[in-house]
Order: sequence, then structure tokens, then C-alpha cells
Amino acid sequence: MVASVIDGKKIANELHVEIRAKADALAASHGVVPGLAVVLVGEDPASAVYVRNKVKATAECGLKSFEFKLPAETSEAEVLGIVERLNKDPDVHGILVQLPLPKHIDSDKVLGLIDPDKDVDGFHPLNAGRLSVGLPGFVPCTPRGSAILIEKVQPDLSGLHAVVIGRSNIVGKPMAQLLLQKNATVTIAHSRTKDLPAVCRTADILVAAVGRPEMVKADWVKPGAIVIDVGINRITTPEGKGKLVGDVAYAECAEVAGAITPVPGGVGPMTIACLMLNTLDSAYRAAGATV
Ligand SMILES: Nc1nc(=O)c2c([nH]1)NC[C@@H]1CN(c3ccc(C(=O)N[C@@H](CCC(=O)O)C(=O)O)cc3)C=[N+]21
Repeated sequence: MVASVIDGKKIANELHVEIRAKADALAASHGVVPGLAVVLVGEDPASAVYVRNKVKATAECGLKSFEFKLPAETSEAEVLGIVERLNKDPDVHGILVQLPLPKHIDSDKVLGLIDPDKDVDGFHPLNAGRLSVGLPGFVPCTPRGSAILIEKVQPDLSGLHAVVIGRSNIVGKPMAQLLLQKNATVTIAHSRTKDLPAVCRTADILVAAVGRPEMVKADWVKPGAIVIDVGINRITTPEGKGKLVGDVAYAECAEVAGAITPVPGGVGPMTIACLMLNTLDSAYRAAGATV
């Protein structure tokens, strides 16, 4: 079997068009332009692309973008102060504090201070709790984007087994919650899972979110399975060139899977589209308008 390629970039661009229309409608009806504030502390080379793509997407979607680029030695108190200001700013509907933060800053403290109603990353414990009990709230962007991709291929997950490799608060856990909400039978696997390849082979839907380049091999994949690759790893090829690869050995797994996301061009662009979507939702809620 040769897998169909799930084109995350195309689906993300289609979402941008829909978001643009809804943002323009909100501006016309309520005079409100959805605003996203991004706080960056220090220089993380991997985040440069992310920030660039985010700025491009906000423009495409007709959203306002507020950038706060702070030096690595910025104190925790200063970052907390900025978050407090953004919490109060009516032009800001979404706040994203880019992770990882420098070691001298307690990220739990910073994330916990973000107004849950502006927490477009969905990282605040209140939003994590809302997701786990099925209340409306912000869903983290990467799992939300991955769920949209899965739905395009397979709208009905009841009776299907989903295996999520990775148990992070940012991807693995919320991904599992979303799949459960959609009636999949869900296994969360991780580094201590016994015979991980065998567990993965039972998956109708396999989501890899571990941050290990090309860890998932062809013989881990059930023939016909949907494979979602959340990993974005920068590696150096034997020829000394930089290259972006996922957590899935793409070429060999594409020969076994039914559908698979590429890296780049898969989950990454969907993460950004969902950040736009969460910001749009937030602005609609703040304006008391219905999407
Ligand atoms: N508070 C917070 N929220 C985040 O969501 C967050 C974060 N911190 N810190 C950094 C990571 C990383 N991340 C990416 C999202 C999209 C692409 C992306 O668009 N990738 C494209 C292009 C990749 C490329 O060409 O380098 C793709 O996969 O096709 C990459 C990386 C979000 N993160």
C-alpha cells in the first residue's frame, strides 16, 4: 500500500481563508480586530521559523500581531509584568509566551498567570482541565490541528484504536483527550512502554510526538493506518547539510500506512492555523459575537 499524503500546508491555507472572512466580518459588525501577542524571551534558533510563519499567518488571516522580543537575561518579574499588562489590554485577545523559557524563569508561574480567556495556546491548567472534563475552552494548537487532519481522512473514530507516543502536557495528553472525545480507544505510550513497536502496530491511528528523529519505523505501522507526525527535528545529513525530519521514518512508513503527514508541510502549518483559529474564537467571545 502506498499512503496518501495529508497536505497540512494546503489545509492550513484553506483555514486561513475561512479565518480571514470571519475576522473581516467581526471587524465590520463589532469594530474588533482579533489581536495576538507573542512574547519571546531569548534566542532559540528553532523558534525563528515558527515566529516568521506566525507573523505571515496573522497578516493572511487579517489579525493584529503584537511582538515582544526580550533578551535572554530578562527577569521573571519583568515577564510576569508583561503578561499582566497583556491580560488587561482589550486589543489583545490571545497571549502566547513562547516555550522553552530561559532556566531562571519558572514557566509554570508564567503560564499560570495568563488570563485563561486569552490562553490561545491552551496551556493554562484551567484549559487543560476543561478539555479533560469536556467543557468549552482553548485546545492546544498542535493537537487541535492534528485532530482536523485526522478528521479529513477518517471522520468517524468510533471503534478505532489510537496510539499516541508521547505524554507531554503540550501535545500527548491533550491529543489523547481529543481522540477520546471522538470515541477512539486511546493508548498513551512513552519511553517506558514495553515493546513499543508492538503497541504501535495495533494502532489504526498513530500519533508520534516524542521529538526523536525518525524513530517510528515501517514495521511499527499497521497496514492502512493513519500516521500523524508531530515531530519537527533538525538533523545534519551525512553530507553535512541541515534537514528537517519528523519522528517518523517517512519514506518507509509511507509504503505501509494508509495516510501520512509529511514534515515539513504536515502538522506544523496546522499548529499555526489553529493558533489563528483560537485567537479568532477568543475575539468573538470577547465581543459577545457568535462565530
Ligand atoms: N508557547 C508555545 N507554543 C507553541 O506552539 C510552540 C512554542 N511555544 N515553542 C516552539 C514550538 C514549535 N512550534 C512550531 C509550530 C509550527 C511550525 C511550522 O510551521 N513548521 C513548518 C515549517 C518548518 C520549517 O520550514 O522549518 C512545517 O512543519 O511545515 C514549527 C514549529 C510551536 N511551538
